[in-house]
Amino acid sequence: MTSHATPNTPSLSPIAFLKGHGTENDFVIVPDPGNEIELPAPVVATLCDRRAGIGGDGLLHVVRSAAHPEARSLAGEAEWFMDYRNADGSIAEMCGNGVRVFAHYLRRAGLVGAGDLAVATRGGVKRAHIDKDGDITVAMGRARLPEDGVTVTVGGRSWPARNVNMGNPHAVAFVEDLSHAGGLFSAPPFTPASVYPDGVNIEFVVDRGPRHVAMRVHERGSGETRSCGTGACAVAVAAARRDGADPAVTGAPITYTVDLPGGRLVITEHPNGEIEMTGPAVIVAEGHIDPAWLEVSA
Ligand SMILES: N[C@@H](CCC[C@H](N)C(=O)O)C(=O)O
Repeated sequence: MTSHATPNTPSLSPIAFLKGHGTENDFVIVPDPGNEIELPAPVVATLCDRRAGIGGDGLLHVVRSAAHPEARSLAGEAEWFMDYRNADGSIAEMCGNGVRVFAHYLRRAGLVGAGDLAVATRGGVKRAHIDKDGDITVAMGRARLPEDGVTVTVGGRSWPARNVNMGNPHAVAFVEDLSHAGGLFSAPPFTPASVYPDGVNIEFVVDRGPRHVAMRVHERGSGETRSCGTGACAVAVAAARRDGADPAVTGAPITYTVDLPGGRLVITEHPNGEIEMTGPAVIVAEGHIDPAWLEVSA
């Protein structure tokens, strides 16, 4: 097993990585088909550090499902497992922008054939379709809408926030102006804390037009990011319910355009509850991590 942490090992080999983003939600990508690279939280945080490391909102560890204990049972459905980590090294169930970038990487690297592809995640198997224009549509599954919401407070203003679970937890607050979210340098406080015992991603949303919203997000484990795919899905569902629209009732799909600081995502909810997210995925660089640097830094 390759371990950066083995002390005084002169023969540590460089670790291959790529850098990519989806609507500027950026990731360090670490291909590791056999699950041989140890990635404890301090190592992930060091790699994601924007000044001392490569920099990223998160890390996509690319592992064959059969080689990872958390994904082995999904290997028959999806050959590859997106072992996603937040920038602070914490583990999250899902990352919507990450799935698009992951799918783009797999296709670019020739690790999957033509046609739609499946990606195993901690939030289940997600199916991705690469459009002719390069955009990627991901079947994100269904939203859960627990009854218990929270109140989010920033700079003396408070808003009720809707609880939406996209595999990972979200609190969606409709605000008058996105600037009211403030600097988002730290996680906005919310009450009651018991609603999200494992933390939460908080979205601030304004209307831009009919079925068109804009949002900012503070992500659990990463801080303010320029986009969040699961967050955009949560926002679209919360906006639809606020607007009195439910595809399960009307029998017709509903589409929301969601503008984020880093770009645009299009979210469609179908009558069976299935949510599709469409947006771009980009690989910007590839290289090797210096194992000697990682060993002293992490
Ligand atoms: N940016 C992601 C979400 C990443 C996980 C999130 N920070 C969490 O802890 O749940 C996305 O595009 O969905």
